[in-house]
Amino acid sequence: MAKKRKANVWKKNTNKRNRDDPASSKNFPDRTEDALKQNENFETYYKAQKIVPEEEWDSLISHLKRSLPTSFRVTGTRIQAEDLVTQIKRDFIPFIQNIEFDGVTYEPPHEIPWYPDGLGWSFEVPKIALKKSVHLNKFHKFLVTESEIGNISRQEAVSMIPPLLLDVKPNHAVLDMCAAPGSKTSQIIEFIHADIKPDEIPNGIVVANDSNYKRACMLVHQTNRLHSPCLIVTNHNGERFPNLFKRNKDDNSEQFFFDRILADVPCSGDGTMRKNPAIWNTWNFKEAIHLHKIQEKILKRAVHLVKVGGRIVYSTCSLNPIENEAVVASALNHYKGALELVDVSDELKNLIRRPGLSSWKVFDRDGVESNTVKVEDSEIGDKPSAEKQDEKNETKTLYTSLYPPKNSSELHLDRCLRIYPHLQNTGGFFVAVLKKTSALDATHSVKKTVRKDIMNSAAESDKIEDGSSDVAEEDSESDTPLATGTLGSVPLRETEYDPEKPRIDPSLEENPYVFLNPNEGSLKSAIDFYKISPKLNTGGFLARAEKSVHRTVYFVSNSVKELLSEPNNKLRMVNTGVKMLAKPASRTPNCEFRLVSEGVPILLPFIGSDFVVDMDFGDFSTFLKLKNPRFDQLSPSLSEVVSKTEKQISLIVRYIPILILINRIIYSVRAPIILPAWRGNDSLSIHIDKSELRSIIIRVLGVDADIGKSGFKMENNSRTSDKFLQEKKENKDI
Ligand SMILES: C[S@@+](CC[C@H](N)C(=O)[O-])C[C@H]1O[C@@H](n2cnc3c(N)ncnc32)[C@H](O)[C@@H]1O
Repeated sequence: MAKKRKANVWKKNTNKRNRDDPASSKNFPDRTEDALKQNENFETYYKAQKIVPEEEWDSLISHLKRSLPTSFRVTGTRIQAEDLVTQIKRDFIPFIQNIEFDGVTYEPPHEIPWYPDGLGWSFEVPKIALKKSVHLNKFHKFLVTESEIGNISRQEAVSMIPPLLLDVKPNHAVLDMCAAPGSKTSQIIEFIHADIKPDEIPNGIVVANDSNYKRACMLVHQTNRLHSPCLIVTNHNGERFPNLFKRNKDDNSEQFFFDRILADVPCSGDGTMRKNPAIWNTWNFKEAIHLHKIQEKILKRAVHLVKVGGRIVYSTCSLNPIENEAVVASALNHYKGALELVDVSDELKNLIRRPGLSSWKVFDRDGVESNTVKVEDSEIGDKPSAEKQDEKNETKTLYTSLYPPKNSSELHLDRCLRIYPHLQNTGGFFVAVLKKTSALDATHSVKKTVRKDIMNSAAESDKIEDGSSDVAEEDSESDTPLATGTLGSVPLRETEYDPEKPRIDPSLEENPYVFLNPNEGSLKSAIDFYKISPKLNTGGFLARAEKSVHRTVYFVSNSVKELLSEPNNKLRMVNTGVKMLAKPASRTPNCEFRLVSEGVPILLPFIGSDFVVDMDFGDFSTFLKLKNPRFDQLSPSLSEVVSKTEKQISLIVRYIPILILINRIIYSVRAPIILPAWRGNDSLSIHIDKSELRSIIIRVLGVDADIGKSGFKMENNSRTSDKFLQEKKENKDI
């Protein structure tokens, strides 16, 4: 039966430049920013979708046109994070109250009410104002320095939600399927390490994946700052992420399932218009139809990879039900009886959210509303409802999975979370939390053979939609290698360690990693020299394999080692391991390897105590100020201790702060500070980069520092720091 065509709601596109209208010309300078933030199609589309009640529409649109508040998370171990929050509240907030700029008064930075433990922050001051006020400028500089060294992570507030709802525990195996650039991966890694004792390495694993190699490299850069031995960065198409295996207790290989999977899929991103105003100009409703299929395949693959009882969080920064509820509904129906939406109304209680939609409209590529296709239950899936050709010979396919299913009320789509900009002054976001309730059976398979009846035509369309002819999600072996590069690879010569055979997929042009035998060669010498206890999993040392000497030695946790050592696992790995040992450019008399700063916190509980130098406040401040003090510039007692150590070796400097209270305010860090140092012939030099040194100086000495080649120039960081330094001089430590 011929379908009745509805009116084309997209006919008028106000964004189209009219050559005869000078106001639309690029050269016409007086268009206000707001005037550029217009897209009639966008408004018509979302009004038709009834995403918010009519009376909220204006508020939604006006928020979308405003710039986005800056938000950030405080990272690190609990005690370190608490120190930094104390510092923000003590040294910055009191001085940046009632900021006025261009006649508008802005609130000072404030905690995000729904982020646990006060670790999420937001502030609305425009960037330009940051430069105008001295105190704001200092706060801005502080944020930049702390972000560089990873103590603070700038992240859009709504983007912090998915990892929180993933409910990650330190023993979980987590897969982040579309992870770059990595802000959510960083959060997940922090959860894996939360509340772990200093001499423990978590059992959990984080596999962070991205199909785009360059973006996977950005992911490496972002996550490297966290120094986690539990992380593996991979480069697979998430739609075909390979099955992984592990050894069972009978030493047989069995499938390895993840406890948690995050599918933060590629999306149209129209929830990020506040941050990316260009979307106002480029937005078009067809993109969602294209993305829907990719999103659906990624989510379905996640269902195959998660364990029974495990959680999947599906998220987008799009407001479009085609990319959101339609994808979730399709997965729920495909895995009927094995997958359900979790009611998270009790989680993140202070987060204002709206329920997911149970009905929405589908528009064909001409912008004509398309009727919901009547399909039998057994047909729910990918079958295209309509196909036709236009003049450009472009296939126009509307999959049944785009439409609200007729059983949508049974699926509890209202359990999905919709976050709109006007609810709490954020970006727009969508999150669905799913649980796998039972093992999958043959009916859940998406292999061509099983679903031939309905997949044939969809498979044809897939070739057109995403350039891939492979729709069998479990057929991961056929995944073709993506572009590769050399990031992080270390030039190596023939190994003297006789490494075990590399287990990594050789199709990846990255140098594969090899595990090093801790009982042989210079690794054994280094382990013996630094008296590293076997309690540290010394089998977890690895290096990049190539015909060269291993100049850098990395370290992974037991769980990562097990996963990487399993011969059936074919991972295209971009990066793993924390740098632990490195060979200095010039030969050293005692040990070939020096300690690397990234690895020092892991090594500290396991290294021989004669390599750890404890400093009191006086010596530690001398050490920070001079960067490489001679022994005679240190206190006599410390000078005596370090003089007795061997020359030309790495040492670890530890400062365990004592509390300094002035008028009941804590003026000291509480987390121990641990730094690598090089013991020269008669001096001790600090081995960290400038940003980290500057951050520590601010935290410990309460002064801002301009770090030059020899020592640093101090600047008062805040009014309190004057008092602080004075009190320190008077030795009021308690
Ligand atoms: C929304 S971004 C992810 C943002 C990231 N989760 C974060 O918080 O920083 C989507 C990512 O998916 C990647 N991507 C696109 N298609 C993919 C696929 N088929 N499989 C895996 N990753 C994909 C993109 O390269 C992009 O980095």
